[in-house]
Amino acid sequence: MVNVGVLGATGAVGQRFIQLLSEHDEFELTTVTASPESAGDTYREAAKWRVDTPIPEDVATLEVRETDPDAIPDDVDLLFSSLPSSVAERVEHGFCEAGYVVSSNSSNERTADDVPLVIPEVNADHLDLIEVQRDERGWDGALVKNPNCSTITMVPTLAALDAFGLDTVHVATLQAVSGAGYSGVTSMEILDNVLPHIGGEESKMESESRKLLGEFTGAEVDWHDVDVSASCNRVPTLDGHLENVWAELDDDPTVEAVVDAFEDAASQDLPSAPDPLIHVFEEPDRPQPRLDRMLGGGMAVAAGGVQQTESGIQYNTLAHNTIRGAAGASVLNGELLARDGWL
Ligand SMILES: NC(=O)C1=CN([C@@H]2O[C@H](COP(=O)(O)OP(=O)(O)OC[C@H]3O[C@@H](n4cnc5c(N)ncnc54)[C@H](OP(=O)(O)O)[C@@H]3O)[C@@H](O)[C@H]2O)C=CC1
Ligand SMILES: N[C@@H](CC(=O)OP(=O)(O)O)C(=O)O
Repeated sequence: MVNVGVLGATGAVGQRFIQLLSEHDEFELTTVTASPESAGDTYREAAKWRVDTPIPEDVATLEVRETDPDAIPDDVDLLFSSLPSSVAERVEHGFCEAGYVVSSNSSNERTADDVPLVIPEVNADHLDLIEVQRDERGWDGALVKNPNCSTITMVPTLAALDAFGLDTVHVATLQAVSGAGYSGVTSMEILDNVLPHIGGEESKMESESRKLLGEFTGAEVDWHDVDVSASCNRVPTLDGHLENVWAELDDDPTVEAVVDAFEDAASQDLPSAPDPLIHVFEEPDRPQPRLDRMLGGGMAVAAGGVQQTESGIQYNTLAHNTIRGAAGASVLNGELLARDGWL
């Protein structure tokens, strides 16, 4: 077993980490941290538990520690981070300097040159950037990121489409309220409404996608030159980001060829990796957030409505934003780090 901890364990994403890790066959959750206000409390006292399964009893009684490298037991091999990015950018380096490997969901440094930004089924080889990072920063530990939830939802399908020469992508998102955190949007703002702006989300989708689809040369990642334009919208669903994608390709594949490419997208031999990675619906009114977000335990990507347009291919894609889009993505990266000997 690998001993693991969660930084920011009491938050919305932190609670998903607890839920996923408490049932994990290879990771033993021994350590939870949060803000100075929560440190010293038991996890049950500090966390306002909002996940739809009971709080795991062995975690409920853990003492919440300060988010400080000195507070982490020496036998912890891997830390997951779900801190607010403003906090993460101040503290994550300290953990890496102290020798901890951090699999982080926070958005700071996702596009930094020497930070691997990884979806294991798409670009597992980018993890080797850790060697460059360790050389440059002198760390014994490492910092690895997973992408933004809207980006993760779309990129597995784009990686499959790249076989046909990915040139230009337009995407419009319909994002669930859980993406903004528990207190992110009020019910008076979102009920009977759609918010046509999510700060910073569009540029994250546009840049992170290009890094993920890029090629690792051994020294750096050459970003893919696909042109991505995103329009991001908050809608009154609880979980599950649905996205409408239009892709212009160098080739002119049939709908059947695109569906085959989606269905053939390679899975990974990791405990949390879904197989198939992409579930394709023939029904034109699927995927839907309420019906389809838990495919593959919340780790699969769903696609549907694949059709040809004058300039390429149009389809819809969906993933669970706090599982595949956040905590589950970091756990999957942790499994890859363990399998590939980085811990
Ligand atoms: N919600 C989502 O769907 C997604 C969120 N993310 C990202 O994940 C991260 C966490 O988001 P979310 O879980 O919603 O955030 P929350 O605000 O719900 O949780 C934040 C966590 O960080 C802790 N924390 C806050 N301030 C400090 C501090 N100064 N020092 C140490 N710990 C601190 C909190 O502890 P305490 O309880 O003591 O305050 C809590 O555990 C963010 O970077 C977010 O952008 C990414 C993808 C999706
Ligand atoms: N912005 C995303 C959630 C999020 O926190 O993203 P990021 O991990 O890039 O900060 C949403 O609203 O659904």
